[in-house]
Amino acid sequence: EHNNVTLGMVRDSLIRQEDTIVYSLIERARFPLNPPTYDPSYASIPGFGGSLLEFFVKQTEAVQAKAGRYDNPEEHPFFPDNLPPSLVPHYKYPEVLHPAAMSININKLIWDMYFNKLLPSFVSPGDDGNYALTAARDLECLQAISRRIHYGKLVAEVKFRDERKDYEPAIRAQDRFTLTNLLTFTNVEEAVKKRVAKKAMTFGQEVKLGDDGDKGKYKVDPAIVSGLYADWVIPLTKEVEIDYLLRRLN
Ligand SMILES: O=C(O)C(=O)C[C@]1(C(=O)O)C=C[C@@H](O)C=C1
Repeated sequence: EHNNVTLGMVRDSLIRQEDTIVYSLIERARFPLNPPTYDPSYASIPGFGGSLLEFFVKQTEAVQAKAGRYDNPEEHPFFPDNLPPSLVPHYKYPEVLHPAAMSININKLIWDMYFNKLLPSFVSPGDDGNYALTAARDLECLQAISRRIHYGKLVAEVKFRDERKDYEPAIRAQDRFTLTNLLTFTNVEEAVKKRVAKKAMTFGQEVKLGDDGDKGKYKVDPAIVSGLYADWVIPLTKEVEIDYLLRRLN
């Protein structure tokens, strides 16, 4: 029945994932930037050259790999090299995607975007010492954003099946421009940007009894959330869709 997945179902999942992304940003914003988290010279972990953040992410991904997380085709590690194999029985996930999907992982780009552009824009400057919690919150943001962006593989597969005769010539010609036009729905993108701003207002308000609280004060700026979607999440989802489609007839 997984072969009957519709564009509506896929979009419902993208909408649901917005909740996770907005909440994870709110949770990260409880802490200031906490620069030592990212500073290799602060951590000085024996036998490990990187930052506390890198240490935390690599170790967490190793545990999760052993527990089978990356057997799920929707999950993509940030450090795929040298990950230990899964130690648990393999669940047979439905094979919906073309096998070439496995070779697509743009987490390097997502990582750089998150730490260089996004993070400094929505946390306050400062240092409260909570570096381990900070790293944990960062990884939750990264995983939620990565899952959403790589969901583009499934979005593209469904679109391809629905309109095969339009997509096939563009794929044969490896024509990114036509593929971009085929898969773009400007009205949907506008709705996504408005909805995530509204979610940031709804989830990020101070809930008070009695009066109506600090109107207009949010835990994460709604404009930053919709900007994140406009500048990064949607364009990178489309990049994954195109990367997938270009390989779809291999
Ligand atoms: O919903 C779709 O059709 C998608 O491809 C997802 C998405 C998005 O990232 O939100 C990307 C491209 C479309 O123009 C519209 C929305």
